[in-house]
Amino acid sequence: MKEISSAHLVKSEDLNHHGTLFAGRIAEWFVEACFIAACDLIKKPENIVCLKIHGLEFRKSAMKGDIIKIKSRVVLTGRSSLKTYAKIYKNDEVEPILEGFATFVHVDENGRPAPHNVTLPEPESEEERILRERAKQII
Ligand SMILES: CCCCCCCCCCCCCCCC(=O)SCCNC(=O)CCNC(=O)[C@H](O)C(C)(C)COP(=O)(O)OP(=O)(O)OC[C@H]1O[C@@H](n2cnc3c(N)ncnc32)[C@H](O)[C@@H]1OP(=O)(O)O
Repeated sequence: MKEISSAHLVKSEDLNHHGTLFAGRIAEWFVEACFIAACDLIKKPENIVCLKIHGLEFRKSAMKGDIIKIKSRVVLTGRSSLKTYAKIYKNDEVEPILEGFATFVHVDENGRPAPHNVTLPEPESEEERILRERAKQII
């Protein structure tokens, strides 16, 4: 499963009233990274809509000046759906500050679900296998 990497610098306009990274901003970066992973696989961004963001967990905060690094990928495909997963780190830390899944649907020109005709290969690692199993469980 191809992994997409992206990064953001936390700036003043990204902060909340606590002076830490605003949850809405990191959620936006999360959705965007997942969307990019879905588009990279399907190649038709205009036909992909976001259906659901599944249980985002904010484990640690981030501060102004931190570098936020995101790794996203598609972990499960259905007929029209794509389940994506992203992990977000800050600076060089090993433990993620946030992780979660987002589901996208491939639609036709009328906005109705349409087959994307993409099947993922078998998982190549234990991590990929676990992510695929987790993706099957979420609703
Ligand atoms: C929080 C902060 C946000 C910040 C944010 C910032 C944004 C940072 C920028 C990045 C941006 C990127 C994102 C751009 C793209 C839009 O922004 S799209 C705009 C938002 N999304 C929409 O407007 C979509 C509105 N919803 C719909 O139009 C319809 O519900 C849909 C999505 C077309 C689905 O239609 P439907 O008839 O309900 O679909 P249905 O046939 O029942 O199911 C279709 C598939 O979904 C699956 N499915 C149905 N329900 C579920 C479910 N609950 N869970 C999982 N799968 C499900 C089905 O199993 C089926 O899968 P397949 O078997 O075909 O593989």
